[in-house]
Amino acid sequence: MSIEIKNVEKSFGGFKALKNISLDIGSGELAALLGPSGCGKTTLLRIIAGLEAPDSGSILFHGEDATDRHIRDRQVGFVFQHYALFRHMTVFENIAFGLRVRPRRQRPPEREIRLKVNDLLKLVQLDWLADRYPGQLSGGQRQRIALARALAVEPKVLLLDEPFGALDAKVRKDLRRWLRRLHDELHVTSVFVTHDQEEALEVADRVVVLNEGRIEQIGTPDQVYEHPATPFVYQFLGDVNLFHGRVHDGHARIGETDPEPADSPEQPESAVFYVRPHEIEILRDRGVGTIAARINDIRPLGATVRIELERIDGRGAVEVELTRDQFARKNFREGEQVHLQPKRLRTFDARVKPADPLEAANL
Ligand SMILES: Nc1ncnc2c1ncn2[C@@H]1O[C@H](COP(=O)(O)OP(=O)(O)OP(=O)(O)O)[C@@H](O)[C@H]1O
Repeated sequence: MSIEIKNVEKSFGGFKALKNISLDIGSGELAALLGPSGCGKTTLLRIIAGLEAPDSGSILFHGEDATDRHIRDRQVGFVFQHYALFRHMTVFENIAFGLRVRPRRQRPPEREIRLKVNDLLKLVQLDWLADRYPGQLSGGQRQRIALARALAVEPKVLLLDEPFGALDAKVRKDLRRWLRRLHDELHVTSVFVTHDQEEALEVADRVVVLNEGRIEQIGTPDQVYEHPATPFVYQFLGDVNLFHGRVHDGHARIGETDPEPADSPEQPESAVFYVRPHEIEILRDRGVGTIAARINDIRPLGATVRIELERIDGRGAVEVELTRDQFARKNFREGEQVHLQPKRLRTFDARVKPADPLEAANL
């Protein structure tokens, strides 16, 4: 079932939580709503669910206006961060619950309920836990059972609000991969709320980046990461270094060794450039467009080494990330003076051509 969100607005008192949100989610798609705390993700999810009404705008399910449709009739399933399973019921009974409370005429016979619950337990790979109580499960197991319970009533749309938010990093990672595989099997249209960039990029078909109640960008994980539409998206999707440079004749210039051409009548204008830590090379020799800096701190982090430097011209700190191999070859030391060469600069400044991406070759 496809979902269309058209010009949705929502205020709480005088505060505008959602500002003119329009978004299409295709049938069978897994979309992530990604953004910082308070940007309106949960409010949008609750409006899709029918738990909250928009002040204006509409929600269409499969092309039909569902804005005024009761939550009961929207056929949505939920999994929340703290979605409490019923503590006094076994795992089996928790999953069966949604089917058992149906009005008698719509309720499947007991034999069918048993078959269905057993199938779902196998699907979430926890059939051996059927007789346990929620208190006897790990956090990750509980969330998988919550998902099985949501799927029992065959929802047309699955809404997940930070479902793995309360779990530790390793379990979280395992579960999001598991969710992706499950989605590939079931193809239920799903909307997944998260504030974790990595989670959104890994799980979703499309990522909707929200900020202060507005959509900043909608795109595949690759599009939003490689071609961020705004400085906010760029900064939210990873670590970033900001360099203040100049634009001259449509070309970017940063660094003290990159002078303006002497014969040009044009005055350079200042511009801001964005560079990811892994897009900077550390050189021992000065070159065109390099920036002198001193190594303050070297920190191995798993497969990479994070190096913090201070610019010699006093214009702030820079963070560089090298692979272990790159680091081992160069053997940098704390306190050493080096020269930084950005391999790729990004700018959102329209005066720079070509705008995106601006390769170091253009410097
Ligand atoms: N019922 C409410 N009454 C008043 N303000 C609300 C209500 N619900 C949400 N808000 C406000 O609307 C804004 C968006 O809230 P929302 O819960 O949608 O954000 P979020 O992006 O999901 O944040 P988080 O990641 O912290 O859960 C916040 O500033 C919040 O305080």
